[in-house]
Amino acid sequence: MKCLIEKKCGSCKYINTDYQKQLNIKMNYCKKLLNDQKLDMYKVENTIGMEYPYGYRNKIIVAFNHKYEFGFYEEDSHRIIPYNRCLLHEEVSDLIIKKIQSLLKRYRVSIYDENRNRGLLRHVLIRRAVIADQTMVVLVCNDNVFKGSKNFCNELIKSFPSIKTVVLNVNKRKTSIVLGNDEKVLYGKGFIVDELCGLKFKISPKSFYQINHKQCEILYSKAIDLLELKGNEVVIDAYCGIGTIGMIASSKVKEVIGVEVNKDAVKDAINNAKMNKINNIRFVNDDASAFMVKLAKQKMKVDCVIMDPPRSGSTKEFIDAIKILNPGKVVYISCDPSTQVRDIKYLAKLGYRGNIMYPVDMFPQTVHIETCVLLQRRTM
Ligand SMILES: C[S@@+](CC[C@H](N)C(=O)[O-])C[C@H]1O[C@@H](n2cnc3c(N)ncnc32)[C@H](O)[C@@H]1O
Repeated sequence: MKCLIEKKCGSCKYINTDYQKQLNIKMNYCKKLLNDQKLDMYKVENTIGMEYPYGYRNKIIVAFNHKYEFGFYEEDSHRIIPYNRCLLHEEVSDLIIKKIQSLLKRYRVSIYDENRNRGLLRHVLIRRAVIADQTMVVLVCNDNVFKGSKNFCNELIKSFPSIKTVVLNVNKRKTSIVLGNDEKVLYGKGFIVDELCGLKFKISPKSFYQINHKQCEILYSKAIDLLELKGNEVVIDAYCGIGTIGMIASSKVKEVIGVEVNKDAVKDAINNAKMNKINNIRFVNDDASAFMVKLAKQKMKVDCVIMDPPRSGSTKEFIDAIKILNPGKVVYISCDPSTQVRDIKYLAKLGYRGNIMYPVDMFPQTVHIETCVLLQRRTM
């Protein structure tokens, strides 16, 4: 498929590469990372790809320029590259953006100019709950007043009934971070509800939710299967986001404790557990490393750790605490295998070894890859 802005945008580095070849490149990349760290005892499985590797992104963020053109920032810059159709987006998301574009013009909404720190609209974020067909629109603005928002929302929803909520996110800071801290719900409840691996999950604007629904189900099922759970385990779901993996594993174990630093995500996680009537899970709003160190001091009995840190990976403190807690199994999920390999090298030093890495293509056409590894405690 042809993308008209591929060079300027720079996200889809492999858009002109045959998909099977992309999967092989990603597998070989993982092999190289492991070999470079002398972890060549690991076998890397074939990358699990998608049947249709387009239109998978359930979250999109676009910016507008003063001509009301919308697009992405050019690679390494803040220049907007206008686009009409992104091959990674669901078509409906781009259609909603077009409708927002026409409304912005008609309501004469001013566009934020970062050099002068003036103007209202900074970004538009769309999140889709693909199974439930629910859409959230987040208008990121430089003020907490959006004049005419009631009519604006009504017109938008009339054209796209899948929109269940519209949120005004207020970001007045001079920053390239998209979302600010304050929010005002303009329409609906301020969240959408998606289904993943048979459970329901409430998603609010700031909480982390995997962007590729199909591949996420494959990844989570793989991670949980690798643990071969018996039903009596105490499991830590570290870096748990809105509680997805831990809740999906909860029916197979005695107890799950999720830890997550983002307080909005933790609120969602607690509500998600209630919504799904899951009673053997609790969530803690804390830094994952600090929490693990506390558990280690309390000599808590932990059987398994599931860890899914951000791109920067985990920390030495976290891994040292694993050594003290002494769980039999650790499943490490990562969206950046280079930091994962760094961490599994350290885990190997402490007696946690694995032998297979599973790459799952969560981000077709791009260079990114999600990986999953089971590490088991070895007697030294
Ligand atoms: C890759 S996401 C995984 C979320 C979740 N496991 C999922 O699959 O939806 C990483 C999560 O780690 C959280 N996080 C980042 N740094 C953290 C820290 N130091 N302690 C705890 N959580 C952290 C982020 O807010 C994010 O929710």
